[in-house]
Amino acid sequence: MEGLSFGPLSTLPSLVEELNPHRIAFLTNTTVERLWLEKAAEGIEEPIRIVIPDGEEYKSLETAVAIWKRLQEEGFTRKSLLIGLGGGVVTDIAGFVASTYMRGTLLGLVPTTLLAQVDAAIGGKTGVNFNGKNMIGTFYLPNFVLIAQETLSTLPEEEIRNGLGEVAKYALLDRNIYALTRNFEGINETLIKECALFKAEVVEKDLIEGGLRRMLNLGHTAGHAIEKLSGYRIKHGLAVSMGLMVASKVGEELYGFDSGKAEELLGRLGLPTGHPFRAKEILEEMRLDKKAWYGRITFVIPVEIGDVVVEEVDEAVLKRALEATRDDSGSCDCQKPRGSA
Ligand SMILES: NC(=O)c1ccc[n+]([C@@H]2O[C@H](COP(=O)([O-])OP(=O)(O)OC[C@H]3O[C@@H](n4cnc5c(N)ncnc54)[C@H](O)[C@@H]3O)[C@@H](O)[C@H]2O)c1
Ligand SMILES: O=C(O)C(=O)C[C@@H](O)[C@H](O)[C@H](O)COP(=O)(O)O
Ligand SMILES: [Zn+2]
Repeated sequence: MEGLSFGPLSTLPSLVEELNPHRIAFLTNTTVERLWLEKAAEGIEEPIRIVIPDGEEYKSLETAVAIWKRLQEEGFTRKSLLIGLGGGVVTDIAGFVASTYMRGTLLGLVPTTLLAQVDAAIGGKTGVNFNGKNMIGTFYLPNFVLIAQETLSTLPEEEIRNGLGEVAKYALLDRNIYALTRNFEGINETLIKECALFKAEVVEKDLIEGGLRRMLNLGHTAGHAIEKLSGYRIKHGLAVSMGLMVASKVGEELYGFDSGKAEELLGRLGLPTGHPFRAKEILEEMRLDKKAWYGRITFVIPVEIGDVVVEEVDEAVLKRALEATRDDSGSCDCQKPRGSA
């Protein structure tokens, strides 16, 4: 993908200069402002600093409105550059705002979570939640994405684990990435690069999700439903992990996929394999999924490691997979409210 680079934060000014922007604004959140904004802004002349509260609940139209207002007050134009510095919440909103403000401004993304470095900042899906995950959004490719791994040095362990949920998705989609996770001892540069490049390659072939790109939604049909049902207390990557297990059970029933392989993979990465909800609740939410183009639930189904199909699935099959993967023991750490120990 054009514009995808791996390097230290100190390379940001040269990426910015190439675009010759009229004005420059950083969009970040309160946490990342404190940890990384000064360093990211070094060598960039008088950037505007827009800081939003931290949390998935702020990935909203209200936040977008506040940012649009601020950009207007600052005299931002179509030749101005918005730089999203943060995790997936910030990069998703930055993309959405940049794509809609004056029908499109320059956009740069500097992802600072594992999840955003391997997934959210790549591929041009932007959006906000609106009675459901990412219900309002656009496809809008950034002018650059800078993956600066130094930013992960301040990332809490639980956020690394969150990012591993998407890494596990790639491992089921791609044999090479699966092989890299075989002796997993922690996240490393190669794994991040391979995941990012895998996604970039898929998106290059199918930006607007007409076909091939739909595979990247593996684990997300149930995952998004679980995330929403939890009131966003279950983090995206962990919800995806639970969704991967549901999809794997569907694959087992329909295609003989060995769901034990998925369970092992998730175990190796320290990810949850069970979800805490009733099948009926999840099914209701899944009917609203974006892939239900004609009103029926469509699923990305693993057939074997490195191979998936995308097709409508009978609700009885889904119900069995959801029941088989339910963990109502209360032991599931994913049920803890945000911020609790
Ligand atoms: N557009 C896409 O293709 C795509 C792909 C995957 C996920 N997403 C979206 O991404 C979002 C999840 O992203 P996320 O997991 O990065 O969540 P997030 O943006 O909420 O970040 C997680 C936490 O890490 C903190 N943080 C960020 N960088 C940090 C750093 N370097 N050091 C310490 N703390 C840091 C944040 O402040 C936040 O508290 C979801 O909304 C999901 O829907 C989008
Ligand atoms: O980029 C994609 O395409 C993906 O599906 C990546 C997912 O990890 C991501 O969570 C995406 O936002 C989900 O897509 P959505 O269209 O269902 O919101
Ligand atoms: Zn995702």
